[in-house]
Order: sequence, then structure tokens, then C-alpha cells
Amino acid sequence: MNSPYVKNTVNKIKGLYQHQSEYLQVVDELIDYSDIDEELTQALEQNNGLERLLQPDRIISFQVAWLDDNNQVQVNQGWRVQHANLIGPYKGGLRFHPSVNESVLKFLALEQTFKNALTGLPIGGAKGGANFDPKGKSSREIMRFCQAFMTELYRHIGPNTDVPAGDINVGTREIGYLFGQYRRLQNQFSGALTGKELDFGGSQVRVESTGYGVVYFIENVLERFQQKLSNMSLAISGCGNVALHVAEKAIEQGAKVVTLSNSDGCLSREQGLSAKLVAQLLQSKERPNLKEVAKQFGAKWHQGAKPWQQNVDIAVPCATQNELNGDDAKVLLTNKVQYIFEGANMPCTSDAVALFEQSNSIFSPAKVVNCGGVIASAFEMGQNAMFYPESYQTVDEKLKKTMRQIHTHCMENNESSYLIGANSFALKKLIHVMNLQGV
Ligand SMILES: NC(=O)C1=CN([C@@H]2O[C@H](COP(=O)(O)OP(=O)(O)OC[C@H]3O[C@@H](n4cnc5c(N)ncnc54)[C@H](O)[C@@H]3O)[C@@H](O)[C@H]2O)C=CC1
Ligand SMILES: O=C(O)CCC(=O)C(=O)O
Repeated sequence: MNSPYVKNTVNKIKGLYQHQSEYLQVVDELIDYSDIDEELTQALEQNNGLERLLQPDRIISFQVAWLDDNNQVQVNQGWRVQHANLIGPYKGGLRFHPSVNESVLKFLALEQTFKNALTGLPIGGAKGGANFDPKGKSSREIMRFCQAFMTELYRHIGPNTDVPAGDINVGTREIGYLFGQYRRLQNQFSGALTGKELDFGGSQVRVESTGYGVVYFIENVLERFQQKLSNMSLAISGCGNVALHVAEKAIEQGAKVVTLSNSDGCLSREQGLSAKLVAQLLQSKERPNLKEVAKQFGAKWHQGAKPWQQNVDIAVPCATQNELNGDDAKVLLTNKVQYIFEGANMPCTSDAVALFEQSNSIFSPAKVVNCGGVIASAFEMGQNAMFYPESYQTVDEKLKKTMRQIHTHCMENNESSYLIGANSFALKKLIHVMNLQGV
């Protein structure tokens, strides 16, 4: 039972932002699934900390005007939501997708702040992006868009201020264009972005780190329950950076990966997808046609379907927010899914989360499952500051160790729910730091 202060604060925020459904979904989840005891209530109330912590420090919103290949001026909207820099510079990815809006970026920035607090590394939380759709755009158009975006953003970021990285549709190529423009405008070579190519300050493992980190977290959980990944079957959604690196590492560890998907449908193979299929998708420079890939590798193609009808031990949604709803959760639970690991940010709707949390299956939230990416980014920031790159093996070992520590943080805070354990750990830490730093 939460105190009147907590309830009133949440109600005030709901009143202020009633049209921002994704943002309010995270606010509700953080409060509904945290152990807020008397001591934490006092800490939250002391400097009106909860109200300050749930809302971003600032939102930068700007117009991005760019020239398409026909010399026509196109206009998009760009944002950077700087949520909190209590424990380090603002840090979080950039997303280019037509569905991007202030609510989506506010949910992502709030989640990022809690995620980053869990890593134990000195990074605050932020998120940004634009409602730009890269589908069908030429490489030159993508470059000009990135340059126009950075021409607005550069004055708000920097290695000690705010360090963006990639997210949906922002990969190594886009980070290269964004970094090039930042370097020109600032006349400065600094680690103001992560996810860079290795040849100009990128870190080993950053590309693979989110997906590999998901698998390292899964292995920690399975070890706790005395099970092995090599005995497990997985349904994975998406076929981007996160999904493919989860698939690659899981197959390498002997697991059976049964599905991949995109917004058109789902590819499945009961005996498991081959490492070769995943490698081909990872190497593809263009957006892959999954239907064709299914044909080529003897897999089934299910037009318009999601992967959640499959009978598997582990479900790993790795595409986008709210892609797995209550009905999908019911099917998975009826089929006796044992574990659900959120690879994407907030892929499960509130009713799906409630069903998983009430069930005997084990649910692990995005903020602990997919934090491998931002962990490797923080390592990249460290390497840039030292002007000294680290080896693949060193970064990979540090990533594994950090994922294990995060698993321990969850366990120490709540043994029966990873969600409550994670939220409680981060909430306590952030509010403690906020109180130490005054108003
Ligand atoms: N890239 C990173 O380092 C990190 C990414 N994430 C999260 O992981 C998720 C995926 O990101 P990335 O793999 O980086 O993006 P990406 O752009 O590489 O891939 C996204 C994939 O999702 C698919 N997709 C989009 N909407 C879909 C839908 N409705 N149904 C099925 N598939 C759909 C796309 O076809 C694409 O294959 C996002 O939620 C992102 O915020 C989280 C932590 C770090
Ligand atoms: O590497 C980063 O800074 C951002 C990663 C990210 O966007 C995420 O964790 O959702």
C-alpha cells in the first residue's frame, strides 16, 4: 500500500501527461512493481524526490530540415530527452522511426535512467531521436538527415554532458555520420557518441553487446534454477541488432532458436534455425526480406504472425515496445513457457507483465536483460577518456561480470521477482543520490 505522497505524485503526473500513454505506462510499472517501504517512502518524500525523479530534467525539441535526392526540402521533428544526470552524464540511444514522439522518448529516457543506475557505472539517463523513416531512403539521404539532426543537437551534448548512441534504425553507419558532423562543428575529437566504428574510437563488442548481454543474463537466471541454455528452445522476435545477436550467441551455446520476425510476419523452424541463417542476416547490408530467407533455408513463413504461438521454453521479445500483449502472454503461458526475457525496451504490455508476474514462469524486465549495450557504451566512454582501446576479450569479460552483478542486485532486493528487485534497487539508489546532492 503506497503512501498518500506516492499516490498524489503519480496522480499529478498522470493529470499533467494524460496523453502520453507510453510514458505513463513506465511510471505505473515503476511504482506498482517496487518495494516502497517506510524508509524508502521517507527518502522519496524528503525533497519531493519522486516527483523530480519521474520527470525529465529537460526536453530539447527541434526541427530537422534536410535535402532529399530530388533536391526537395524535407522536414522532421527531432528530440533529446535528458532525464537525469545524477550519477553520470546523460546517456542513451537515438531512434529514427515514424512512431517516435515525446511520449515514446520520455518512456525510454525514464527506463534508461533506471537501467543505467543498475549497471553500477557512472552514467545518467537520456534518449532521443526523430520521427524520420529511413525505409526506402538512399545512403546519401540518411547521411544528410544525420548531419541536419546533429547540426541542431551538437550544442546540447558532449563527453561529460550527454553521450548519445544507437537504437532502432541507428547503427554504426548512422553513428559515423552523426559523429563526423559533431567533430566538424565542434572542431573537436571527443567521445561525445558511442557505438562508433573501431577505427575512430569505437569499443570492441559494442555491436554485439546488447544481444550477447541478454544471453549472459539468461545464463545467470538458468544457473540459479539449475538449468542449461543448451537444453532450451527460444522464440525471438525482431531481426535487428538485438534479436540477431541474441540468436547468434544462443545458438553458439547450443540452444534451439525457433523464430525471428519483422513487422510483416514471422519465420519459424521447429528443429531450430542454423547459425548460417543468422550469419547471413547479420552480414546483410540491406533490410533483409525474411520471407525469402525462410524459403532459402527451409523455414516456414507466417505472414502477419508473431512468434508467440510457438511452443518454447523461453520467449525473448527483441523488436519494439508493446509488441507482446495480454493475449500473446496467455498463449505462451498455456504452452508452458518457463521464462520471459525482455530484449527490447518495454516489449510487454502492462497486462502481459501482470500475467507473467502472477504466473509460475520467470519474467525478467528490459532494464536488466538488455543493459549490455549501454554497459559496453560506458566502457567505450572510458576508453575514449583514456585514449586507450581495450581488447575484445577484456571488454567481453567485463560485460559478463557486470551482467552477473546486476543479477545479484535484483536477487538482493527481491528473490521472487526480477522486476521488483530491479526497480527497487534503482529507485533506492537514485533517490539516495538525489538527496545527497540537495535541491
Ligand atoms: N541497439 C541497442 O544497443 C539496444 C537496443 N535496445 C532495444 O532493442 C529493441 C530493438 O532495437 P535494435 O535491434 O537496436 O533495432 P534495429 O533497428 O536493429 O531492429 C529492430 C527490428 O525490429 C523489427 N520490428 C520493428 N517493429 C516490429 C514489429 N512491430 N514487429 C516485429 N518486428 C518489428 C524490425 O524489422 C527490425 O528488424 C528496441 O526496443 C531498442 O530500444 C535496447 C538496448 C540497447
Ligand atoms: O548505448 C547506449 O548509450 C544506449 C543503449 C540504449 O539505447 C538502451 O539501452 O536502450
